[in-house]
Amino acid sequence: MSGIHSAVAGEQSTPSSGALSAALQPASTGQLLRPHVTRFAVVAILQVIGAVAGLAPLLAVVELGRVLLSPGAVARDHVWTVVILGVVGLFVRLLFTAASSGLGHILDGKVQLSLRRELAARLGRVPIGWFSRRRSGELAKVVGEDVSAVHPFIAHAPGELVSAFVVPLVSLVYLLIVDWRLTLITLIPVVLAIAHVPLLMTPSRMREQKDFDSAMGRIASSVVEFVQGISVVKAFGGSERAHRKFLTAADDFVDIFTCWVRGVSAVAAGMQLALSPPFVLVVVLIGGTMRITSGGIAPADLLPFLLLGLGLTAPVAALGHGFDDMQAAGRAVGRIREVLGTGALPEPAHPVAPQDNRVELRDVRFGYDDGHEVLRGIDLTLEPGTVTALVGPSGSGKSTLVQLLPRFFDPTGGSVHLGGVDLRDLGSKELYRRVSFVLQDVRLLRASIMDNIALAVPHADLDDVVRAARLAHIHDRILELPCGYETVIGEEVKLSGGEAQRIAIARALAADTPVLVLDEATAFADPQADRAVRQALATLRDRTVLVIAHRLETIAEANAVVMLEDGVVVERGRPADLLAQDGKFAAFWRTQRPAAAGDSETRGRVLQGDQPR
Ligand SMILES: Nc1ncnc2c1ncn2[C@@H]1O[C@H](COP(=O)(O)OP(=O)(O)OP(=O)(O)O)[C@@H](O)[C@H]1O
Repeated sequence: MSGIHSAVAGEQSTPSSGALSAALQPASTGQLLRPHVTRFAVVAILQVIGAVAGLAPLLAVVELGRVLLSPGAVARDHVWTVVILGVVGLFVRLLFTAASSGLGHILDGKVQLSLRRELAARLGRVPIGWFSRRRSGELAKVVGEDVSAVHPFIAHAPGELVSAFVVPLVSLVYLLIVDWRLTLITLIPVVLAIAHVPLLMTPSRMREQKDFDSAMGRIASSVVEFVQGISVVKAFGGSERAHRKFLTAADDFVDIFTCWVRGVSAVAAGMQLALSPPFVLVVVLIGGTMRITSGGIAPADLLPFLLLGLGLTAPVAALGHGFDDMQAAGRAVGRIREVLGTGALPEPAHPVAPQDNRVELRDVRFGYDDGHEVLRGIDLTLEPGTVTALVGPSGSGKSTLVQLLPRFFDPTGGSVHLGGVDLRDLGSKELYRRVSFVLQDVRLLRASIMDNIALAVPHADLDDVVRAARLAHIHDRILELPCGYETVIGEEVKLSGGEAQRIAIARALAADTPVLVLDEATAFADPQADRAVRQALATLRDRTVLVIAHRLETIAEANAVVMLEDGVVVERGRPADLLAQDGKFAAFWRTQRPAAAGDSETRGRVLQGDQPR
């Protein structure tokens, strides 16, 4: 059996590495949308035809006005032709606009789906440490809200942009032919409205908009954090403090929102006024009256300006209304691009196959973002067929060290080798075929127990899964569940911490990798479960096992102990030898559980070299 074992580590143990964050260039908006270009073009062309056809009824009214108001007999055939052309134009507009809108929305669905797929694929490849730097609320916003915010960009922008340019252009040409002077006067409202746009894009306005967005993000993540930590917060009476954090975020938001509204509202009002039909009509009527009284145009020629003049401003107004949406969509695309541009774990171009399953850490150094080195020059060899217990005070770097083996991040100095090959030269498939891990924060999927255990080996049969479950001493408990191995975790059963841990161990055993990394989470395992788990691990005779050991029994049964202190190996050797030396490890051993009943017995056993293997 082989495959990826994916019990994942908790947030506190998910660091990041500068070496890994060699960011890819974020995809440009154009690159993101390139696969959909043909559909965009179809949507836009349909919209152009619809929009231009929409001018036909207006032009028909203008022509009818001219014909009917001019002295002399009315040419009936001409009038009917104009009416029919107007009506046909109306239908063409309806048909093409509906088709464009429908296709635009289908396209929107496709783009959103592909963006979410790309995001999911990227999130599956970024270093796990990257997640710890992002609050889950912010990430959820990108995958959920931000992708949805692209809607106006995809479904409306092509149509509205096209209408906003093509319709006024055709109208302008027509009006210029009728009277260029009155055309210029008719353009006054449009020019006034457009003159407001730069005011919305000043650096301070953009800054306010950014502040507004981050204030929204802070509210979202403080709510998520508050909800996620509610049990702890309530139990320890800190709800007021946690509440305060949310309230502070909300207060900040109100301040920023007020500032933003104050800046934007005057500009928006000015634009709305300039584009309002009464203002446009007043401008055209004043200009028209001047032109008629000066003998520049006939009274009937005022009609196209009154009708098309309103049409000139309508698309600009539509753009104005959509401006916020478009800006929001643009910012959302920016955040999506940032996630899509996150550096994935670099994969070797020519993966090298390891010779065996010996693990070597050579002068390994690692520091988190703050620059402080958590591991400083670690040299360590883990021989196949041995269990190495990693011990040391809290914060000494144990979790950081074990996470180097499944390559949650790369060392910032030195290298980690498996079978003589630097992990960076090993394909990730090969790595996870050889290394599985059970770390403190066990994560099980909302799926059947069978699927959870066979996660790394999708083609495993029930016998394989049962064998792993028996080894992890969880088989009997599974049989007691309502649907046995088919019971869905999280729906039909809530497992205890110890049970979940044993399922995770069964999963690692089913993955059957030659290298196993364990964080002995003792927080919830009861002594019986603990013994069962240790027995299961004792069966892994031919594996290379590295375990962060908290239990003295585990330490006693290990082939080698490595003691870390402040990111440095301070002692290493057989547990019996180290105890006999009476150095740092012996002192550490004594401080662990000095009064525990079984300790002297265990110590005695260890000192006699009575190891199980
Ligand atoms: N994601 C992280 N970002 C920044 N610093 C971290 C991160 N995770 C751990 N550290 C820091 O690295 C140091 C080593 O932490 P690590 O969790 O490796 O120690 P540990 O020996 O496993 O501790 P414990 O036994 O309490 O789990 C600590 O100072 C810790 O604050």
